[in-house]
Amino acid sequence: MSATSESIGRMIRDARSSRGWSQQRLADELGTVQSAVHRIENGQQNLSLSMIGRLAEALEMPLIQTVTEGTVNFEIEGGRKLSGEIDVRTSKNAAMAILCASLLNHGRTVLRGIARIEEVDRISEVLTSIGVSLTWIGDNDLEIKRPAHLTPQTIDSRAARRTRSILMLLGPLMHEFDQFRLPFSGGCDLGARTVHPHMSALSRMGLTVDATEGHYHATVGDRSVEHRSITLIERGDTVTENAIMAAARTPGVTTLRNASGNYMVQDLCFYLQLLGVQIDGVGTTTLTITGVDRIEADVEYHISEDPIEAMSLLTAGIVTRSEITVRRCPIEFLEVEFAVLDEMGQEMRLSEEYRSRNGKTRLVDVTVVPSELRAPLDKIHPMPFPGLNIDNLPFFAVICATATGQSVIYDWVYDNRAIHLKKLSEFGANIQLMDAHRLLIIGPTRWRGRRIESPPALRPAVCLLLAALAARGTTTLMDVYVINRGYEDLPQRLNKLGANINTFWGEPAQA
Ligand SMILES: CC(=O)N[C@H]1[C@@H](OP(=O)(O)OP(=O)(O)OC[C@H]2O[C@@H](n3ccc(=O)[nH]c3=O)[C@H](O)[C@@H]2O)O[C@H](CO)[C@@H](O)[C@@H]1O
Ligand SMILES: C=C(OP(=O)(O)O)C(=O)O
Repeated sequence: MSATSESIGRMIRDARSSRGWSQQRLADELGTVQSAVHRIENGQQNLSLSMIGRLAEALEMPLIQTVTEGTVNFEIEGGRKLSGEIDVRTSKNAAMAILCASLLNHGRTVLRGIARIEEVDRISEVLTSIGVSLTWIGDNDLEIKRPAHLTPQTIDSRAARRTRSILMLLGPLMHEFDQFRLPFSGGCDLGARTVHPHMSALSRMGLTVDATEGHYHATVGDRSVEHRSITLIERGDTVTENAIMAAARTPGVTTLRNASGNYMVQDLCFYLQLLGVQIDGVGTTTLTITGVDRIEADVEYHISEDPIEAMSLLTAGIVTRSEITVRRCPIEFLEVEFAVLDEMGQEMRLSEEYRSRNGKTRLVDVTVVPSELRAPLDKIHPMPFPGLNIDNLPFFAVICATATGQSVIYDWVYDNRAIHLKKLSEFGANIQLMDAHRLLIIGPTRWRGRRIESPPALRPAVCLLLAALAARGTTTLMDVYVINRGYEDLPQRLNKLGANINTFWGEPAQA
């Protein structure tokens, strides 16, 4: 059996009408807004796992769960030119950090422009399970109110284990409990992902963590040191964020060295500054944070645009040799990527800069123009900010396969990500795995569509989707939860540029 988002949309509309409910009434039952119901009924919005559950309950319609059993998949009719303009949405990674940081605030936080993605649903499930009240007050606006006492003992372990970000509850929770435990973290399967740098940094602020039997067991000791200087053992993003959250409510001044200045860290700092925490050095590798004893502020914060989504959308234009404009690209976090593209012969036009709604992040609109791409002379490798972003490296595998000549992609960071990218060869790319970290790519590629399983890693899975857009014929990309984890309504938005991507559950109709 197979169900598409359109056929499910019709089922929902019929079930709602037969109850005599308006779209607004159903929206109220679902805890969402009327425009979302309108889009769901027209098959124009991704149905997240939690939304499917809420629809089944609100409409007393177990059938919807039956037809959406199994995996959610994409069918892509490739080889189409794209055209037009598309806006970059806000980032998964900043949303994750700020949602965790909202626990530091005993007042009301409204996060504006937050992406409706599976990852946000997972951390929302976690926060709700420990007592936090989360209410969608607009399509993409979330109101967060925490209770006086959080209950980590009632945590939704299933949701927690599906996200890397659970780690970022260590920093906020250490201010409230002498002892607590959290389930082990999940996220993309990129090989072993260390948590030791988190433990090392937090131990300097009095937290000891013992990782046994599927849980991090945290014990809080002496936090009374007046001034502390902590050098992170690696410049990771979530470790920097955890240390900032720990420092934000630890009395005294904390200096963090070897801190990440990456986009999600900057967003977190802007939010904490709004809460009244003094943080100096935002965007640099040295942060000075003056802790405050209690935070109780009613604030609204606009999350900023996602440089990784920007790069994904630009890659869609580049590999399909189309002219498209990707609006609202956070330029500070794309400069090295653009320099490499320029070296490869990619023509791009950039608008004047303007500010994101947070008043801080610099944005530009970027138009990519069909260009004759050549392989770069040297290997392409990522670096912590301000280098080429670690999460943008995978897109260069698809771009290099489109270019003429021999390229080397060197992912020193993750053990498995290059291995997942090897899957591009199933679309006709000439890609050899030189070792677990290096890909040799010989282009150009005549991409051809096929049926393929998504790898368990977000960016490599999106790379397959992008190759499918460029490929002749039809691609069936099975099990795209991993894509929906980080991108909001990606098929619907790419379809507005002229792509042809259908979402379906179960087996493809023609299989
Ligand atoms: C929720 C979230 O925000 N996730 C992002 C975050 O994960 P996160 O910060 O959790 O990244 P991980 O700790 O998993 O990975 C970073 C890896 O980079 C390596 N490393 C990094 C810096 C350094 O100075 N030395 C070093 O060795 C380490 O192997 C480390 O394991 O940052 C990663 C790297 O940008 C991104 O892929 C993830 O999307
Ligand atoms: C690796 C990623 O995410 P996470 O840290 O959530 O697994 C990613 O966003 O590409």
